Amino acid sequence: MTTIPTNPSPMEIDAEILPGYEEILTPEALQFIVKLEQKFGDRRLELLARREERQAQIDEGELPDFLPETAHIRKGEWTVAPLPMDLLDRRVEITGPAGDRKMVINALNSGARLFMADFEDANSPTWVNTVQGQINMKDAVRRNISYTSPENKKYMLNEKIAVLKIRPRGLHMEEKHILLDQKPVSASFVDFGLYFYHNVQALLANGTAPYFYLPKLESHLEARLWNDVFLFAQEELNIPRGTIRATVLIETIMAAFEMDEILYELREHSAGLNCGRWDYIFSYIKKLRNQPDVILPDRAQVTMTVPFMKAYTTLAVRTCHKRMAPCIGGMAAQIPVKNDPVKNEEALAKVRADKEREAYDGHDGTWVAHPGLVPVAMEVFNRLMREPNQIWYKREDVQVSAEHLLAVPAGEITEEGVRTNISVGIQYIEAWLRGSGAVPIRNLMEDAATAEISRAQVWQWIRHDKGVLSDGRKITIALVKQWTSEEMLLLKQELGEEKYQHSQFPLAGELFLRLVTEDTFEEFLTIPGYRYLA
Ligand SMILES: CC(=O)SCCNC(=O)CCNC(=O)[C@H](O)C(C)(C)COP(=O)(O)OP(=O)(O)OC[C@H]1O[C@@H](n2cnc3c(N)ncnc32)[C@H](O)[C@@H]1OP(=O)(O)O
Ligand SMILES: O=CC(=O)O
Ligand SMILES: [Mg+2]
Repeated sequence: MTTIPTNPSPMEIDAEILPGYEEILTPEALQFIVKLEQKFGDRRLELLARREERQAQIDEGELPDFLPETAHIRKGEWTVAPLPMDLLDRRVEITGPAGDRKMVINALNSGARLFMADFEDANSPTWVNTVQGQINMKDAVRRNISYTSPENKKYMLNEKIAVLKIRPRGLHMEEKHILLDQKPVSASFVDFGLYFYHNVQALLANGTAPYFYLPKLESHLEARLWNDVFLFAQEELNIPRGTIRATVLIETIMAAFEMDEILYELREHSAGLNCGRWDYIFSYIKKLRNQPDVILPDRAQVTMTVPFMKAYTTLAVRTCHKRMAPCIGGMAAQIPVKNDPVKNEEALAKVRADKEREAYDGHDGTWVAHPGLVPVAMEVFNRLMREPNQIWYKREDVQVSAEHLLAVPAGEITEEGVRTNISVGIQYIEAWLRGSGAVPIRNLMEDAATAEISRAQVWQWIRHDKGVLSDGRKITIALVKQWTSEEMLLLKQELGEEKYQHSQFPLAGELFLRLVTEDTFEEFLTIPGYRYLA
């Protein structure tokens, strides 16, 4: 344990301080985190408790709806602050884990307009990834980042690079290695605070600013908390109000009912909204898990064109454009397929179709998971979006009600669908426990959000009366246990006995089974998972 002298009480670091970490974990930067924690820590916990209360009300039948008390905001005429120059054109944004130095350089060089360096879904929050992520950000902001691979390949920045944004971890996560009064501090405040503290001046000197993506918000009150954090941070470091800009991910069913309100709370700091489709599907299952009529078919059948997904994304576009804010699309799961040109072309065609749908729907840009997809998305947006954005396209034709947002999609549950969720869920958790937060599995990008869908679906199918396979068999705990053993055996055969024993598969399998068979539904798999993480 290393004690850092901060006021009014010292901070304790319960982890190794590796060479270079002292540049990030300075007493001044940690003092800034102490202030954030002291000023906003209780409010964060109250907001998390509010999520639980709201869940209890939903379980009692009080379904999500637009809030009567904020109708004046939805009806009012207001806009967000004008966008900074380097956020006007966001046609292609690449994302990737902040802790992976090579990927950070590749992403900045990828030709995408923006790069979102991720401390959330794509980043396994090991101590090393968390601090190395901050080192990578500090070096990237100063254009002083390089990397040499084990094969001696050298990486450095091109002349022209993407604009940087970061996504701190969600409000539900704590950073167990940094303790204040013996308690772990908020992971959101750590990721936001360290990045802001170390980089704001350098970013401003480079003609840009601290830009953020805010994940997993469930209400406009959570947006208000973030706005207050921004106001405080700017005041503390003497930075002009409104310098920070944040894009909120609409990736919970609750937030879909408060999009206007979220933009309103953050209007001085807003850079619009983004449709985080994977967490959105997870949230739909999670929040409505105890509703007798709500059940989803196989994950592969929950596409962007099913009515509830179409309703939410088009409402996001309409809401943003009314408020002069951009609405960014989301991530297709396909990634380039190596050594198989036919499969590769199929994957690219799926990404292309997804981006075309987004551009036609009115999105002002999109996300890609891989540098190989930048040209695909760029070509689509260059062809279909001739101006820097399409905020002018108001989408007043879009009429979305609560029923549309909650509509249950049709489809079937198959043995293959259940087995895929089991196998892919376990493979992802195994990689996450080893420190990899984004992994290619079966030629698709998997991250924490997609793994959440896999385990939430199995949990719900076991408990729901309609959790029945298309061939009539009821999905039960016994069946899931049997298929888990069989899928684990296949994984063991693929990997070989020795590698399997040295992997995290036994723990991942156990954790997955616990998540799907226990009556209590874990809010996020990363919370129990984090207890096992180095
Ligand atoms: C639900 C959500 O939140 S979506 C957003 C969060 N998810 C993400 O950010 C996922 C980002 N994507 C990735 O992490 C990766 O693309 C993966 C894990 C899916 C696949 O990675 P890999 O197996 O390394 O892919 P692959 O071998 O094809 O990589 C080829 C090259 O592209 C680079 N690369 C791949 N993806 C990225 C990326 N997102 N950013 C930068 N570089 C990348 C690799 O570093 C590699 O570089 P090299 O040739 O210099 O060695
Ligand atoms: O964060 C993005 C998502 O789809 O989830
Ligand atoms: Mg997400």
